[in-house]
Amino acid sequence: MIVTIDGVAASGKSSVSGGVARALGVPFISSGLLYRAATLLGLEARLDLHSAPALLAHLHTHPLRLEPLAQGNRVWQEGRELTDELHSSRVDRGVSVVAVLPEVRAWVDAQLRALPSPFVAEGRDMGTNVFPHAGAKFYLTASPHIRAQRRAHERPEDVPAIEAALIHRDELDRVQSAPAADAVVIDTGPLTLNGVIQTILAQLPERLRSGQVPSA
Ligand SMILES: Nc1ncnc2c1ncn2[C@@H]1O[C@H](COP(=O)(O)OP(=O)(O)O)[C@@H](O)[C@H]1O
Ligand SMILES: Nc1ccn([C@H]2C[C@H](O)[C@@H](COP(=O)(O)OP(=O)(O)O)O2)c(=O)n1
Repeated sequence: MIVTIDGVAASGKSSVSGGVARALGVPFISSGLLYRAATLLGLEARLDLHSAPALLAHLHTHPLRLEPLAQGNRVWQEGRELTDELHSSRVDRGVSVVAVLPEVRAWVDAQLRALPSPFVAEGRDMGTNVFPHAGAKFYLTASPHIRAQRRAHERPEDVPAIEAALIHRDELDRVQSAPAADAVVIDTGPLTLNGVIQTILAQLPERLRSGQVPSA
């Protein structure tokens, strides 16, 4: 069984997915980390981030691996761990350019679909494109100001600068970020992190909540 949690930037997707996955006793998958890792490698190699052929050639010679641990996801490029470098402001700025490339999206999708279920998958298009047959789908939103206030704890910039960057990225990510028609949309603005997790758990089918998570 697969549960998808999509949503806009800094809406709480990865924190919420981690909490839901822990409650269910399954791993969670942060798909955005693969887009971030592709961006980091492109920046380091000084590639044109608009060039899918250049990025894909680099990704094939420097393969990435997503490790979906229960306590958080890690990304490896052979023996080097990239995880701590994936949330810098320069990767934030470049990642939407890379994520819009269809060839890069197909590369990420193939990696995600190869992972063994059950799991919780979070990102933008988990419920629409990658796992359209998921057993339960959620979509998280919150106002840009609230998201910027939350992210200000994790970035050096001030709230207005983060808010402006989030609004810009919302616009760039808009095409691949539409909620699935059958997703439950949750405004996380008025809720605590645990409040969002409990809202999702309460809406899961009983067989999932009781820990009987089937493998397909
Ligand atoms: N409902 C919430 N209330 C308060 N803070 C939250 C809530 N959800 C997430 N956060 C915090 O907001 C920040 C961004 O959350 P994160 O899970 O990284 O979002 P995303 O994966 O959507 O980018 C984190 O610091 C997280 O702890
Ligand atoms: N399934 C996904 C996941 C992320 N993306 C894109 C959209 C975002 O700009 C980047 C980074 O995603 P990530 O979820 O890590 O970013 P935020 O934490 O929401 O800021 O990748 C995507 O297009 N499709």
